[in-house]
Amino acid sequence: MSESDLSCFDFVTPGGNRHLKLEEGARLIQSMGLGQLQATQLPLHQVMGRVLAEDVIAPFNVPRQVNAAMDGFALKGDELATSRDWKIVGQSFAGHAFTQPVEAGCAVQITTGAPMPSGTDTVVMKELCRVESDQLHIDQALAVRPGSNVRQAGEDMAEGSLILSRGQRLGPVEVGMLASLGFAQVKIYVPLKVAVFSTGDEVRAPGDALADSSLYDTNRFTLMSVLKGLECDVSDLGILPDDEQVIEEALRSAAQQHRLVLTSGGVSVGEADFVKQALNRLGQTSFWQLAIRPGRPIAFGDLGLNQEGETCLFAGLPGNPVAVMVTFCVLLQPLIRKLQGETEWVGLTWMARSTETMKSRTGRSDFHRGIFTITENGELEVRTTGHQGSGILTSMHEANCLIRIEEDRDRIEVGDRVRIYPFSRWLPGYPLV
Ligand SMILES: Nc1nc2c(c(=O)[nH]1)N[C@H]1C(S)=C(S)[C@@H](COP(=O)(O)OP(=O)(O)OC[C@H]3O[C@@H](n4cnc5c(N)ncnc54)[C@H](O)[C@@H]3O)O[C@H]1N2
Ligand code: MOO
Repeated sequence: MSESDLSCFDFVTPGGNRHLKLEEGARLIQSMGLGQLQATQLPLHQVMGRVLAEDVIAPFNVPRQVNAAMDGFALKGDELATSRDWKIVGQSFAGHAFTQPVEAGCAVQITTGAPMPSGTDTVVMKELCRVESDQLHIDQALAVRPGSNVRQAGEDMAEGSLILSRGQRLGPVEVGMLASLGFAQVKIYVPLKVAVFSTGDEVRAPGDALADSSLYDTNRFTLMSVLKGLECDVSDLGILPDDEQVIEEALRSAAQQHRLVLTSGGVSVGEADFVKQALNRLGQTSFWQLAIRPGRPIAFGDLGLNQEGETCLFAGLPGNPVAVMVTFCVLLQPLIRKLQGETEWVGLTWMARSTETMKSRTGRSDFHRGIFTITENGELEVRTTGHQGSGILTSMHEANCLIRIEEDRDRIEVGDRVRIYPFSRWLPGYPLV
C-alpha cells in the first residue's frame, strides 16, 4: 500500500500525522504470510484449546446400535393399538444386550442406552408400566407413540461423515466427540512461538522494589495470560530498558526463535521511544499509528527470518495497559488464530442500544469498555464502565464487552445502536466456547 493512498488515512492529527484506518491495519495484519504449519500427534487429554491439523471422519456410527432413550420395556410398537399385556422374556442392560429375537406379544426390560433387541422398535417408559411376575401391563398403551424413546444408530455421528475439519479449535465438546469416536490421539498444529517483552526504565517486575516514579509491569502479565489462553508457546523475555542498543539486540535475538514478538511501550513519539527505530533497522514496518483509541501508536511489521526460515512478525503495542488489551483483542487475536492454523474463527459482535451519550472523533474508531445488560423485553442495552482513560485497567475488569464507536460518528446519543464485542468469546483468556 502506498502512502499516497489517502483513502486509507482518513484521520489526520493537528500535527499533520496521518493514521491508517482500523480495517486497513487489520487487513494488512491478516495478509501476513501463513507459511508451512507443523503438526504433531497428541493424546486426547492434551488437545483442549488446540487447533486440529486434520479432518476427522467418523469411523463408525455413534450411537453404534439402535438403543433405548428411556428406562422401561422394549416391544413392537404396532401391538400398542391392540394389546395391554405382554410377556416379559428377558432384560437388555447397557453393556449386556438381550441377543435373541423378541416374539410377538413379548417385551424385554431395558435401560437407557441398552441396545434394542431385534423385533422391538419402541420403549414404553417404566412409569407407565405395571409388572406382575413375568407379565407387563400398560393401561395407557394407546397414548404411547410407536417408535418412541428409541435412539437411532448414527443419529449423532454417522459413519463416514465429516465430523470435525482441519483448522477447528477444539473445545470441551469437540474433545468429547473425538473420544466418542475412539480416537486416543489426533493431529494438532504445534504451538505458535511468541515472545513477550515489556519496555521502559520505569517498569519493574512484581516482587522487585519500586523506585521513585517507577511502576510494576502489568503488560507482560496480561499479554502472557491471553497468549496462554490461546495455547501459544510463550517466552517471557522480561523488561527492556529504554536503550536503543539493548532493545535492538533483544529483538534481533528473539526474532531467531519465534514466529511473533510482542512488546509494549516505547512506540510513541517520546524521547525514549526506541522500539519502532529498532523495527525499521531489523526488518520492515508495515504501519505505525492507527486511527483507533486506545491503541493509536502501534507499530506492526516483521523482524526478518527466524531460524526456521519463517518471517518473524512483530507488534509493538503502546504502553498503556488498556491499549495493550484492546489492540490485542481487535488486531492480534485474529492474526494469532490464523498463524495457529485456525480457519473458521470470527469474533462475535452484537448491536446494542446505548443508555448514555459517548464522545469520539470522526475518522477514528473508539473502543470504550462497556457493560451490556438485557432488558425485560430481551433487548440488549449497553453503558460504559465510566472513566475511559487508557491506563485504567480496572475498566477492563468491570466490563463485559468493548463498545465500538465507528469512524463516521463523533457522538453516540442515548438510544443509538452501537456495535459491541462481548468478552466471553472475544478474550482468549475466557472459556473458548
Ligand atoms: N506527544 C504524544 N504523546 C503521546 C502520544 C502521542 O501521539 N503524542 N500517544 C499517547 C498514547 S495514545 C499512548 S498509548 C502512549 C503510548 O506510548 P508508548 O507506547 O511509547 O508507551 P510509554 O510511553 O512507554 O508508556 C505509556 C504509559 O504506559 C505505562 N507503561 C508502559 N509499560 C508498562 C507496563 N509494562 N506495565 C504497566 N504500565 C506500563 C507507562 O509508564 C506510561 O504511563 O503515549 C501517549 N503519549
Ligand atoms: O491510544 Mo493510547 O493507546 O490512548 O492509550
